Amino acid sequence: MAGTAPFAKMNGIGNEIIVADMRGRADRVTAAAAVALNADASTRFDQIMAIHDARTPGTAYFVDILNSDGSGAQACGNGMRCVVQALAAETGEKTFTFETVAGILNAREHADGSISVDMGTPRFGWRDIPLAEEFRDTRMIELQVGPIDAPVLHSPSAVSMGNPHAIFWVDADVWTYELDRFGPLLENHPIFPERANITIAQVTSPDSMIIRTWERGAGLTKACGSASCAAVVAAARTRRTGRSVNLLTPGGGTLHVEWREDDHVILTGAAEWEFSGSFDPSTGQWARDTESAA
Ligand SMILES: N[C@H](CCC[C@H](N)C(=O)O)C(=O)O
Repeated sequence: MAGTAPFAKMNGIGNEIIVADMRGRADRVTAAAAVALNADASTRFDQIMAIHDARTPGTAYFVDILNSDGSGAQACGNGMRCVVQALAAETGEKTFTFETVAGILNAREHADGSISVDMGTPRFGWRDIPLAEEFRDTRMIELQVGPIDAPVLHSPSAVSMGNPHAIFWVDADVWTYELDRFGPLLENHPIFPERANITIAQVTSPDSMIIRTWERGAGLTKACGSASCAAVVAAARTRRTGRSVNLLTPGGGTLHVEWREDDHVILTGAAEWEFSGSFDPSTGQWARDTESAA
């Protein structure tokens, strides 16, 4: 054991995030530590964002992402905003270049405190998402839940934002769907060999939508940044919206997504610090900093 590491419990408009400072050390946050931290009500989280020393010239940090079930994730937009806020407060810098398993990613803190993350470019190929079988057109794939002749949810769009997403379009209030029941079935459906993040989206105007997400490896969350990006890209691709959209998320917060003409997807929103502490990255045992707010 290499000693405890500092962490900050934060949230990205309700997406529960632990930012772990793993700089200067060679070990990683283990799946067991993630599961233990998530089992404690005070540190329950959706993702851990572990900041490591840079591995690649031109990047400032490597960020490792873990879901609350201990599995890895390639992308977490809300978590990246928390990382940016924590590092901006520490360093005074406003712009950052990170490396994640999904590639290089730029982010910026604005004067009003909001943070934009360049989530990179979406991918639509069935092998890239990935899907288990060929779909020539992933704007609408064959998948449904509920009675075969009257499906409750069907024909989602599929997108990779580095991580796999399926977006089900609905006309009714997103809260009328039992996403807690359908989410696990869809997340683990054989069509998604690496599982998937499952979103239901109601488009309310050409520049607004309401979404709920069942996250792969984390379940229902108050917001999901990469799902917001996936939903906007899929909506624009199917002519449901334009390329600049505000999303109302389940926690009541709003995110903005712009799918730029250069194909990059920019996610903008707030991040909030809650308390700080230190933890053992191998076991998840932790203690709150005494000067930290409750
Ligand atoms: N909450 C995250 C998404 C985590 C994705 C993760 N659940 C996975 O792909 O396994 C976000 O803001 O983008």
